[in-house]
Amino acid sequence: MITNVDHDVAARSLAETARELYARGWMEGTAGNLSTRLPNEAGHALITASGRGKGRLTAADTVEVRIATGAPVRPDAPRPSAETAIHMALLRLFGDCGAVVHAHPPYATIAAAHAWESDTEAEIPLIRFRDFELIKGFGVRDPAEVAVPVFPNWPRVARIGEDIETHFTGLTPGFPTVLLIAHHGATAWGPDLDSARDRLECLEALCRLRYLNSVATTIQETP
Ligand SMILES: CSC[C@@H](O)[C@@H](O)C(=O)COP(=O)(O)O
Ligand SMILES: [Zn+2]
Repeated sequence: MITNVDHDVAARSLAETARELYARGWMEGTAGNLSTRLPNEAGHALITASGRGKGRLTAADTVEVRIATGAPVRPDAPRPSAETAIHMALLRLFGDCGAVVHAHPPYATIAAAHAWESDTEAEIPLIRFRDFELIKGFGVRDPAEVAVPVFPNWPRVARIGEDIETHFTGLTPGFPTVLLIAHHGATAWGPDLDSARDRLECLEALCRLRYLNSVATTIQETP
């Protein structure tokens, strides 16, 4: 049985991380959502409530939900994030996933939009990152090259969750625990909230480097 202390610590960590990412300009307005598995309450997670300003989030703006369904545990709880289905898909897929962070960081969002618009063949386009030292921040086995999937931003969020479950089911481990959603944002997960946040930072930094690299290449090639 979970103690209130565990629950409260988790709620405060979610709120603190949301305020931090808001301050970076990655959760503007009500954008972004975070969740964490409640290890002492099997099958439950804590997720941010929907539509709350992330710059002023408090522990009270969180909801305990069932990982199997995304439904709130208590009937009088606030509405969980509109993107609960995505968080629950990741928590169900990966037993070692302890936390999920979703934000709208600008370079990752624009990279995802561009990949989606330019690769009209692939159902789930991949953005490949090579060479940059930052790839090691994903903690992958082979940091020479990683591929990050870009999912379509379906209006029915549950469908994004379904796509994620289909894509990752049976995939050989070793991939970076990050994904992009076209014209929308980025999501990262890890054993705990700090590692999920760190991986999101690495993804945004890699997308920024990729963008700057393309600008530098264009300048170099301009006669
Ligand atoms: C500012 S609108 C952004 C939302 O549509 C959504 O993408 C988002 O990230 C936040 O949704 P929320 O339901 O508050 O968790
Ligand atoms: Zn979002």
